[in-house]
Amino acid sequence: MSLTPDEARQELRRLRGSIDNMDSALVHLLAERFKVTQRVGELKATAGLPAADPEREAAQIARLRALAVEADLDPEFAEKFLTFIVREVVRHHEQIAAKQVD
Ligand SMILES: O=C(O)C(=O)C[C@]1(C(=O)O)C=C[C@@H](O)C=C1
Repeated sequence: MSLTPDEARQELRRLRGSIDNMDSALVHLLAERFKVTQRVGELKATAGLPAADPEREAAQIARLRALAVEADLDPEFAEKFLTFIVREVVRHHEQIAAKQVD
């Protein structure tokens, strides 16, 4: 399929529109996830529970890797993405717990 430069620019604009919509959805989903984990952090700090739960993380990674394979997404990437988010959540949990001690 060969496109004229104008057609290629038009297609690029259309594809970038889809990317922008998906990036917006990702940001909104992440914001909602962090609102929920904020509540989890407060609950854990109040109950004296540890910030991180390695068993839960292992189960989440296994579940997301399987979902990624089904969805034709690289499972290594899915694991890295989840681990990146969870690391940030644990940092927030630790900050919440430290504030409660003050
Ligand atoms: O489920 C929990 O216990 C959480 O604190 C949430 C969460 C997550 O972001 O999914 C974060 C840290 C834990 O190690 C495991 C999972």
